[in-house]
Amino acid sequence: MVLGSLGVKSSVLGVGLIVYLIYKTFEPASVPVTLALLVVLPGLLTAMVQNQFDNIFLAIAEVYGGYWTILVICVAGYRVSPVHPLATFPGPLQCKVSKLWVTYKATHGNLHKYVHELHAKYGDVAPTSSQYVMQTQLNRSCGTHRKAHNGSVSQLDGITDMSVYPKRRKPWNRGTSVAAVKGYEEFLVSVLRELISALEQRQGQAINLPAWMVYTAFDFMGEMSLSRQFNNVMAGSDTTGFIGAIEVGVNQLAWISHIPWCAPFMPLLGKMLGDSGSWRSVQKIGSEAVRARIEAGSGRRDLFHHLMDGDDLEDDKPAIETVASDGILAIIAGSDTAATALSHVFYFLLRDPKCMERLREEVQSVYPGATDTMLDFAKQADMPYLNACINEALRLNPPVLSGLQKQVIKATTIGSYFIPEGTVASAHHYSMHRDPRYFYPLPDQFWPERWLIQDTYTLPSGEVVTKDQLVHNKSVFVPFSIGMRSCPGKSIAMLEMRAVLCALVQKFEVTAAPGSSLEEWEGNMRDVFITFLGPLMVNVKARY
Ligand code: HEM
Repeated sequence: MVLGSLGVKSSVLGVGLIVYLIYKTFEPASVPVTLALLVVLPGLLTAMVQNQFDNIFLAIAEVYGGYWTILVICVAGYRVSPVHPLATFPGPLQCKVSKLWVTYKATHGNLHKYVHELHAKYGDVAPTSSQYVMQTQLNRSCGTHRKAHNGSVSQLDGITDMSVYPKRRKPWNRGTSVAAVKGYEEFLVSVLRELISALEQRQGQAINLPAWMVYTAFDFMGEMSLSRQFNNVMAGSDTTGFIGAIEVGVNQLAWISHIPWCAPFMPLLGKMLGDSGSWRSVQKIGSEAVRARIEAGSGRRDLFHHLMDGDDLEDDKPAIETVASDGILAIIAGSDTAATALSHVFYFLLRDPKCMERLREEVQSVYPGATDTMLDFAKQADMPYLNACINEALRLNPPVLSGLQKQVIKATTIGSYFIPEGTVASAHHYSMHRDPRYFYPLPDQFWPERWLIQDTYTLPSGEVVTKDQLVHNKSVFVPFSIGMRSCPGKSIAMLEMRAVLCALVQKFEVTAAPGSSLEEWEGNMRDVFITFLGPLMVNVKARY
């Protein structure tokens, strides 16, 4: 008997090619279709040709091996071929062939550094796969475009259908309006008072600053969005497990954001990554908070109140499931991000005591002595150095380091590159913010002065530069992204960051704990969809 006769080989080749064309044209991603095309079909083929083999195992090996090899060769061959629409783009071969390489980088937390290197090597348009990561230009045109599918269809950030999106975004715009945000200040005050009291009790101990920023941000988001008291600050721990579950679950988002078709396989993927149900826990804790909020009624003007149209402004009420999932989204999207930014501001201030001192002087000038910083938050928006410190930290280490992906709806060009419709692209915030063409001098250094409006600037070295020598391109500063899909929580986050900084800088001397290595901390930051930070141990001492 001839092992793997010509007939068998051509059948496997023919079916493999047809299935490749199906994948290329329709991109099926559902579990049943994937199983049918990748497992059942070669199984049927094996059954048909098995009488040509000595035994069934040889038939399986030959048919399945041949079938999958053909698919891989077709996919990879097309991607590196000159007929691929993005063939003229320069870039590493492994990136052109598959998204697995960039996914590997993302899941290991190195994506921001890797893409930064790609930009240094290839320029503004740096491919990381059939997706392109680029700097300024696309970001502007990208703002209104659809997002690539991130696997969550029910929450605002997962909506790709732009005929649905504006309607879903409207309640968010209402809930983040100036008037609505003013109403959230009382929630912030109660969390901040708890934070001050908790830190007073921990004087003399080394505390992990990023953890405390996370407790603060979660407590505020819980109160602000769902009137839910997590009490993390009071307990000094992750009371519900919500924080931990989100941080574990984000690893899966790092996969899905680069390989969206693996979304239906999330439960399996989670198990492979050693995650036994973090998103289930997030949903469970979130749903429980939503249920409690619904039972309590809409007495409080929290974000949920606005999302569910508690003021009866719309004829068409939003579905409660939609409001529930967006309420949970606010906690997820708004907590880690703000906590990361705050940790970075403190980190830079700890590294540069002169900046810390200058900030304290400004706080003292606005709130003399022990004047309560929480009585009037409006003043904080007009404190130039405070805002400069926040912006400078957001510039150097934006919490969403690599930006989120968008899909080009209408073909466009960037420089000499043609970007076809449907290309997935993202603006790399980390690289853009450190580009000397946009921020100069000291693009990689924390220098808040660049945000102040002055005629001359004194650099840390003592050198003086005039405002004409300074390059400060604010249009490239996009930590919250820009356009229709930009972060709706920006004003809430800014309110929170200013308030936490003012309160802590006024009240405490914050110093690096003995033995804590400031130099290593920033290098250990990991870009896994959101930023993961290592411990930053500090001592706090009340100033009065
Ligand atoms: C320093 C803090 C924050 C940063 C740096 C940040 C950054 C971002 C970025 C870069 C995006 C992606 C926008 C895009 O797709 O282009 C985003 C989306 C989003 N953020 Fe924020 N964010 C912060 C705080 C918050 C807060 C406090 C909330 C909630 C109150 C929030 C809610 C959201 C939501 C719901 C989205 C999805 C918007 C959409 O897809 O339409 N964020 N954020």
